[in-house]
Amino acid sequence: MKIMMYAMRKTFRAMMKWKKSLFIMIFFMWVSGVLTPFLQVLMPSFLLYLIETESSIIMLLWFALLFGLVTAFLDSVSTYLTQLYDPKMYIVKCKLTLALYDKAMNTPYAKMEDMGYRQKLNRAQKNGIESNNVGFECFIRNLVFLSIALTGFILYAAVFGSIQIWLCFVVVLLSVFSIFLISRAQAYEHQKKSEYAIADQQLQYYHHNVKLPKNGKDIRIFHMQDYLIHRIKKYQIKRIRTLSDVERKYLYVKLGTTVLSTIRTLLVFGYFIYQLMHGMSISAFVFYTSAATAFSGWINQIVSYYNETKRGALGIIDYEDFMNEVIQDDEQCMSLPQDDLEICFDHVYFCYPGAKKDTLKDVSFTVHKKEKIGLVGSNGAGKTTLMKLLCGLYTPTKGHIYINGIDIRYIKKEDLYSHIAAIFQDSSVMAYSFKKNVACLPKKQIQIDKVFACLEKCGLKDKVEACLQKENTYVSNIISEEGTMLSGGEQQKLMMARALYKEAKILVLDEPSAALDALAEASLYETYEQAAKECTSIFISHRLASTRFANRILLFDDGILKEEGRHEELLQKDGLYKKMFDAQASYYQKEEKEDERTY
Ligand SMILES: Nc1ncnc2c1ncn2[C@@H]1O[C@H](COP(=O)(O)OP(=O)(O)OP(=O)(O)O)[C@@H](O)[C@H]1O
Repeated sequence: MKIMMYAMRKTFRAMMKWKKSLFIMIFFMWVSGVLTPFLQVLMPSFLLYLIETESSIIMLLWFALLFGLVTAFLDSVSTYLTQLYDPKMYIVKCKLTLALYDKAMNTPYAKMEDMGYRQKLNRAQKNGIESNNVGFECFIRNLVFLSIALTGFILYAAVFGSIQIWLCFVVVLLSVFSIFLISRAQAYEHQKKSEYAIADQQLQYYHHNVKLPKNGKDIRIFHMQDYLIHRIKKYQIKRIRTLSDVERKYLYVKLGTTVLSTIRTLLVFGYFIYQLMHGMSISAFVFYTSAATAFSGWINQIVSYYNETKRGALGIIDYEDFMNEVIQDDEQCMSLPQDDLEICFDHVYFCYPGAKKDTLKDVSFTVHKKEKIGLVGSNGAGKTTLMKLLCGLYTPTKGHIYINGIDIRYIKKEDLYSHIAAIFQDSSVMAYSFKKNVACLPKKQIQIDKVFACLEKCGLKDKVEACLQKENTYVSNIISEEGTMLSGGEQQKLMMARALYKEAKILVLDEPSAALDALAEASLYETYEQAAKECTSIFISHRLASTRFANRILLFDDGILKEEGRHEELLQKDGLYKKMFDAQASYYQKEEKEDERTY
């Protein structure tokens, strides 16, 4: 009952907020839903009563016509309202979906990496709003039917009560027992849901990934088909097992409720046949037996609508569970000045949730206003992690990061994001137009000239202009058939154009040239140098030659800031930087010598 009341409160609140007219519709649907079947039960016995009392044929015809018209009117109203109701309820569902996505996209990034949290999100979507067969839509539709069935039940119970109170009592008792059985099965299903949520998540991953064209190459070349089919089968079997458990439970319940419903029918009919044999009039017999049939019908409906309403309610709980998840975040009340920015890492440690050791250890450095920093180091040294901390995507486990003296914990996230343009190794092109990929703004706010200026700086202008729909061309053929596909290097150029368009005060680039050809790489450095004049910037690269233009280089190894200085200074130190630089330089020198020999 508590679950039902909670779901009702949440659904009514959503309807109140987004579609008040649904209340009026639901009320009229309820009125016609109760009256129509009652009139259908009343009509034949009333006509029989008129015949028994020898009323005129004209009167009979008038009453038949009146019944017919009222029933037809109520029926049409109900059909009309149902048709109006569906799209309006769909609007409420759309709003709930937007609220869910809004919460998901504004959740701190670190939380999104938490598997438990993602499972909650999946359940909220799947059980709360995914279709009209689950969650809110399922709940409210079945609640209307349930309330019609309950009113019908009370109406007919009053009819029975007036004839035989014990019969009414026994029938009600049998029905309550049916509902109890069903609620047990539902509780079991809900408990099982958390078990198959894990299998569902795995399945979702495989379903999504086997279809992606970008995975298609590896799947074929490395013969991953068998392995993937095996994994899918494994989770399908897990899913089938839990489904079968739940279905078995429902089967037992169904058997139980069928037995109870048969006992109910036998009792009711037995009693009225007995009454007919002991002086009950035919019209009264017809009325009571029709009412009895309808009464059993109401009870069956109560049982099945209760079942569905509760299922919807449980879906709403999943949805609300996610929406009510309290995200512990620091109090963010500070804003950054519209000024040049200085970054300071102060004894920062960071450990990923569940990891055994710190990824970053006691990192301290300052990036002065408009300074260009080159960040280098071995794989897994923690460079990207460092950038994510700076962007506020993670919070240090120990220590502080300051921007212009303000601890970023206390800077409003939106404000912080608005001051940073960051391109990560896995930043991705979205399946919409060039201009939207660059500006990341609504259509009306996009400055086309600026988009083209950024594209030109990144060497993509010609490519865009050659496309049939120019800047409006989709950068993928997922949404638009006329969309264009970009190479890895072109995608990196587009990401760079996105960073430039933002004109942020902090520019962070994580391996932006990894996929570029030599000329494009040289041009990117030039573009970067120009852009970096106006901001504080950090450039991560494994190509040590690219860090020559940095004001200072920071070298990380195993989460520790090992070396710091200008290119020449670090070479003189004869440490890890020199070792790495020499390794790369010797490779190029070897290549040069080989070229000379061949020549
Ligand atoms: N989301 C994550 N959860 C747990 N551990 C992570 C996560 N991301 C990275 N790590 C771990 O943190 C370490 C540092 O990763 P990071 O990506 O910061 O290294 P990097 O210096 O940028 O490496 P590369 O040069 O290869 O890009 C790695 O050992 C990695 O396994």
